Amino acid sequence: MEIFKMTGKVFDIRRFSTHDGDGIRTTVFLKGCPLKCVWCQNPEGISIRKRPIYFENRCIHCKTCIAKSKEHGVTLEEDQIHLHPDKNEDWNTIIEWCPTGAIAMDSREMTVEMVMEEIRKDNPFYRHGNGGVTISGGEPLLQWKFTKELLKACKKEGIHTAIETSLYAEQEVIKEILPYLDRIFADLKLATEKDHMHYTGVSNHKIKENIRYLLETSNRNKVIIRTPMIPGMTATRENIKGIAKYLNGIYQSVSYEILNYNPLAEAKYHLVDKEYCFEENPKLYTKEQMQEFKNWAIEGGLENIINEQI
Ligand SMILES: C[S@@+](CC[C@H](N)C(=O)[O-])C[C@H]1O[C@@H](n2cnc3c(N)ncnc32)[C@H](O)[C@@H]1O
Ligand code: SF4
Ligand code: SF4
Repeated sequence: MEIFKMTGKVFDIRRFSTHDGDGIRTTVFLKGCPLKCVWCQNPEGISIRKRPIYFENRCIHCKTCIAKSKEHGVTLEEDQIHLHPDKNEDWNTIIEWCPTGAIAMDSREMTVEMVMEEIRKDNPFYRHGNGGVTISGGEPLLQWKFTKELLKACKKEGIHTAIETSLYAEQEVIKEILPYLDRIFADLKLATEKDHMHYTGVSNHKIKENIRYLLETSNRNKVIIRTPMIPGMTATRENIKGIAKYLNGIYQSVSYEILNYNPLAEAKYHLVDKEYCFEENPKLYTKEQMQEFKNWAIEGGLENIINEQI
């Protein structure tokens, strides 16, 4: 009973997802991440703090929020609404008064049971092609106790489970959740510690060690290692070959996936008042460019390069 009262910070639950694992899936996005990848496609998931966000496309400029703001949490500058989430406002009142939902909280506290209720709505679809639940984020291993209980609840109901993780966690945490996972999508974004520090804000030492642990145990067949192709940052021959060499040194037949750059990431940065890493947003890579990246991984010694699950 206590377990079902445990709450987690959830910033999205996406139904009918076809690219977060096998079959049709429900993806649960948990808030908070110890990394700060400059290209992150879910920047609203990085901070663990619950905060209000502003959706300009929903705003009808009625200025009700300005009238209700008592602590300068909402201001009007050159006829544009600006949110200052750090101000000690009565955000609930402002959100209630906004007629179009243009101001909303970026996440909510949910119990395991509340999330399970959402998940069960997709039960009929899970039966096809190994569908199920994927936990993503943010970093699902940050709120790992919640992740564990959620995975446990899914397994109890016979639902296929997957996780998308940076593996930036203590090995003990990984051991705790492994028994409840059918599939692990783990990133190795950058081969060198220097680049990893530069682009994500943390060392890759722990991540590499966790990858080694996973690939040296009987869990290795559940694991798919992925690298997102970020132009000029991760999508270089040196980086891909470096990653391939590291993985090859542990388990040559590891499943390795190269993810195409997601240009839609840029559109979310104004929501969180952050600068995106590119002044000019690059385009998706072509099939030929993606093939070239795969060839570099093969040059680095890998033999099992799988197609992106899109
Ligand atoms: C948003 S992350 C969340 C899970 C976990 N924190 C991680 O990084 O694996 C899910 C996946 O999206 C990928 N990703 C993040 N930003 C991206 C971008 N701009 N283009 C392509 N893939 C991206 C990550 O590399 C990861 O494989
Ligand atoms: S109350 Fe909502 S719709 Fe009206 S100006 Fe503010 S954000 Fe826009
Ligand atoms: S580890 Fe994942 S969620 Fe965290 S910043 Fe990087 S891509 Fe985003």
